Amino acid sequence: MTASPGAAEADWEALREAAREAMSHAYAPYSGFPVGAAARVTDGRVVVGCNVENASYGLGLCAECGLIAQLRLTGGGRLTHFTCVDGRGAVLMPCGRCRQLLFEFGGPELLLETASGIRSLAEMLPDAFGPDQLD
Ligand SMILES: O=c1ccn([C@H]2C[C@H](O)[C@@H](CO)O2)c(=O)[nH]1
Repeated sequence: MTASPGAAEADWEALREAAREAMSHAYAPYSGFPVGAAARVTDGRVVVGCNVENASYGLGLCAECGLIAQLRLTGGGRLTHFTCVDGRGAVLMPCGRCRQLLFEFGGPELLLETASGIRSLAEMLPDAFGPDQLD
């Protein structure tokens, strides 16, 4: 995102803060586990999402689903940096299904904030199935 390491950390903190704000809009009455996600896009904008559950439990939407919808609704582009937080604002790993959603719009180079530092999606979803397999 930026050149200097200090500024880069500030950018991740800003992204985490956007995820926390998004998390405050979550609808999670069934799990009691609100989630917020935020990502930076190639053109510099930030897109966010929160989880939205449903009385038919299996239909609940992860925060990443809303984020991807916002990406498309606000101009498209590719995701470059992603973070996700739980109800306490702590960094949360995206579930497997959501890693696949992120792969579609960020590819292997997408950077994720994880419990073990900044890692590429290639590390978190190795040998991923993606659009290239359909060629
Ligand atoms: O990456 C994830 C993992 C979980 N959840 C949501 C789904 C459900 O509403 C709640 C508990 O699993 O957390 C997300 O939004 N994203």
